Amino acid sequence: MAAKKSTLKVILLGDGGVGKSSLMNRYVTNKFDAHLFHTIGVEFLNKELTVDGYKVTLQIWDTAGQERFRSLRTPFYRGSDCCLLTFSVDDSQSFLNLSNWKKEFIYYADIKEPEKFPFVVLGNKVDVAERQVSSEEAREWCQENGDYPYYETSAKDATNVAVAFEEAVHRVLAMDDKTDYLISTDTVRLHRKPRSATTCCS
Ligand SMILES: Nc1nc2c(ncn2[C@@H]2O[C@H](COP(=O)(O)OP(=O)(O)OP(=O)(O)O)[C@@H](O)[C@H]2O)c(=O)[nH]1
Repeated sequence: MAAKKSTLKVILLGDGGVGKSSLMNRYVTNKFDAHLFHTIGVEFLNKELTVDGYKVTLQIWDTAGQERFRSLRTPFYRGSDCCLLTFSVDDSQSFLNLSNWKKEFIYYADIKEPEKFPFVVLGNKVDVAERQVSSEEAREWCQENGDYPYYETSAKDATNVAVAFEEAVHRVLAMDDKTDYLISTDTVRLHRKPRSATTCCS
C-alpha cells in the first residue's frame, strides 16, 4: 500500500519584486514587511489546514524571481503539486513574463502532462492605485492558457491571500490520484488521555 501523503508542495513563481515572499508570509504568519530583501534561491514555510475534509500540510516554496538566481531555484521545482504563477498588477512586464515562468516550470519540474497540471494565477499588489494590467487582460490570459483560476491579491492588506492558497489545495485535491494519499478527517480519531495530576517528569 502506498504511504500516506499529507504534505502538498505548492511553489510560487514570478518576477523579482512581485510579492511572492510577502504573499507566503502574509498567509503563514499574517504579517507584512514593506522592506523585504530579495530571495536568494528558495525558502519554504509550512501551514496546516483542512480542506474538503482532508488534513493537509501545505509546504509553500518561495523562489527567487531575479534572473541571476535561476540556477539556484530550478532544482526545487520537481515534486510540486501546484504552481502559483504570480505577477504584479502595477508591472506589465511581470504579466508578460508569466508564459516564460510557466515554460520554465514545466521543463524543470519535468511535468509529463502540462495540460492537466494545476496552475493558479495571482495578480498581486491590487492595493496600488496605478495599475498596468487590467483584470480582463489577466482573466483572458488565464482562460487561453488552460482555464486557470485567477485571484487579485494584496499581501499588504491581505486581500484574497488565504482564498488563493486554499484554491491551490482544492485544485490538487480535485485531481483523481491525490486523495488516496491524504488523511481524511473522517477517519482520524484522536484518543485523548485524561489529564493526569502529574504533568511533568524528569
Ligand atoms: N503595495 C504592495 N506592496 C507589496 C505587496 N506585496 C509585496 N509588496 C512589496 O513589494 C516588494 C517586493 O516584495 P517581495 O515579497 O520581496 O517580492 P518577491 O516576489 O518575493 O521578490 P524576489 O524575492 O526578488 O523574487 C517589497 O517591498 C514588498 O513590501 C502588496 O500586495 N502591495
